[in-house]
Amino acid sequence: MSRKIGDVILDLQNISLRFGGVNALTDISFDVREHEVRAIIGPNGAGKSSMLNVINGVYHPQDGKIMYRGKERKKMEPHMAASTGIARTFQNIALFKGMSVLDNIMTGRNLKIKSNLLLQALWLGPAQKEEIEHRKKVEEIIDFLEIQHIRKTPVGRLPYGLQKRVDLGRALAMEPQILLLDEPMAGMNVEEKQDMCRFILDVNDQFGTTIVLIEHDMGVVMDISDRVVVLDYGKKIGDGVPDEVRASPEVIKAYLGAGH
Ligand SMILES: Nc1ncnc2c1ncn2[C@@H]1O[C@H](COP(=O)(O)OP(=O)(O)OP(=O)(O)O)[C@@H](O)[C@H]1O
Repeated sequence: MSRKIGDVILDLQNISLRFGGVNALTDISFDVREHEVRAIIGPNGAGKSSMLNVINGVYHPQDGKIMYRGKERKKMEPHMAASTGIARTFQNIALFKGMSVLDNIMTGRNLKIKSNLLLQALWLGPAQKEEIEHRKKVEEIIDFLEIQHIRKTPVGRLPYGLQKRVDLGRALAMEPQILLLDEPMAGMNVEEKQDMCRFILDVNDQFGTTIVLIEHDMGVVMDISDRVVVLDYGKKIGDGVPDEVRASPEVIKAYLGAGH
């Protein structure tokens, strides 16, 4: 592999998360290295989405520490995660269905818009310059994702696979350091999955973005991930490179037990 994996960028230490009597996550520790593709896998209800929501600042764990770029991260809201360089896509696509592809991707730039609303409304000076720069970035993403032909199409009219690609574009518009992908291949046919895999690896390679993903398709996970962490009933039962995880008796047992 030609890519260079860097230092630890995100370090989750002894994370526990409870919802009333449900232990969604129990004492989970793992790290994510810069420029890595890191997968979180596990049977249904294992705690994968909860883990992503902890990273994203949606859920606040009762115990544990989150170190981000070497500093302990305090309690924060999701929009703060985005402004510190963490973006995400969602299992159930969260796009504006009536808006065009271009406008949806543009919404990802909102965090970066600096000039005030009055200037923007009047389309004056710095606002105009800024708008042009944002458009340029969005056009680059559209080219990168090979969706020029649908740039003006309302998202709701697109097939599911393309909607997922637009959702990825919206997240990329934030220029994240860490991109969280929640089941990016769910509901896709084989061809759409191959396209999505290629785009994920290209994002990782060309933009240097660190990727953390949840995915149920084992073939895909083992193909594109550098390291895989395995959860089961909220506990960590495996962590390592794909070959290690695939060979782990505990992981095999969890998956067989879950009927996967
Ligand atoms: N907001 C919530 N309130 C109460 N319980 C929750 C909440 N979110 C998750 N849980 C519970 O936490 C546990 C882990 O759920 P989570 O969605 O993180 O698992 P998952 O591995 O992502 O599952 P799936 O693969 O089915 O999406 C489950 O028992 C779930 O019911």
